[in-house]
Amino acid sequence: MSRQGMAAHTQTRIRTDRFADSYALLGRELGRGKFAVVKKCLEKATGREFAAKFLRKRRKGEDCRLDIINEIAVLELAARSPHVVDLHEVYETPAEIVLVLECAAGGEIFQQCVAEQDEAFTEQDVIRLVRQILRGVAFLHQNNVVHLDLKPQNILLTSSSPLGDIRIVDFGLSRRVDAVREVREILGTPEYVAPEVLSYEPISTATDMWSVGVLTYVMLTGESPFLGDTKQETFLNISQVNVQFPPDVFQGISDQAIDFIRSLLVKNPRKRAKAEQCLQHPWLAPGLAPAVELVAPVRAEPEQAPASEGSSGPEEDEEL
Ligand SMILES: Cc1cnc(Nc2ccc(CC#N)cc2)nc1Nc1cc(C2CC2)[nH]n1
Repeated sequence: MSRQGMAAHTQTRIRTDRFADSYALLGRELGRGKFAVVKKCLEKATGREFAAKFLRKRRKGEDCRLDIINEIAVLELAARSPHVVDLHEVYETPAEIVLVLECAAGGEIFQQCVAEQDEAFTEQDVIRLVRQILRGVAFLHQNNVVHLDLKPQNILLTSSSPLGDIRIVDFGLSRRVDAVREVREILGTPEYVAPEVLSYEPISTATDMWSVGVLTYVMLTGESPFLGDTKQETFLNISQVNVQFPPDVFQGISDQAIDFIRSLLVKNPRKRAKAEQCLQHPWLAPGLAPAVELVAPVRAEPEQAPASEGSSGPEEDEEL
């Protein structure tokens, strides 16, 4: 996968006037990686809140400006999907590029994946959110882009209570799929990375689908299916597709949900379900009887009518 396959230019005007002249930082740090930090900010002219992602151009002595231009190009391409975070403006200084992005106030779904039972997602919540994730991923794949770092930390919510809609973020590792080349370095976050990445085989849209399977497992149970005591153990679990569905962990979760996850945690990328096929799976297909007796109070709002497509609406945590 070549980043060079992405546009080496962007449509977005890259501003060189001072970010601080137009935005006030609100102090609250939203996320941090090795080469980036994300802070909440306020657009002075409108009073609107945004998330400013400060990206260092030089990393390990290398000029990584093109990688950042790649991230901008993907965000521009994905502006038509309501399930991908919106890019508002871009600033550049000698050392950094600043992406001013839509602020998803509900934060990472990761927080609710690991929350106590009463705060955790119900199966109906997960069905609604996974449908939206799949619509966003399907849009990217239809446009020949793979994300390559899909995980609960990179799926945000517009609101956590009441439960809002998802926004896919962080295209720092994204690639075009039509410039296929073996991945030379292991990308993504260990727990969510697909077997073909570990064996340095070509990556494809199927690589993201594996991550969607892991993500769904975590959203339903709060447990990470391949996590071992060491990174090596995790990688071995993944390459052996060593996944279990213990009855106690999956108590109250439908067989259809398990069947959905099994259709994605398949070693052979060619045999893995594609995003469009997933949306037709009985677990997600609308109009079918609810996958489970509604024993848990359903907190989810009725399915939000998806905005028309025309509107914009590796190392753990290092990829910001
Ligand atoms: C309330 C909030 C809480 N936590 C995070 N975490 C987070 C997760 C991934 C990345 C990695 C990235 N990119 C950055 C922050 N983002 C939030 N809102 C955002 C964050 C954003 C844009 C994506 C930055 N909009 N609204």
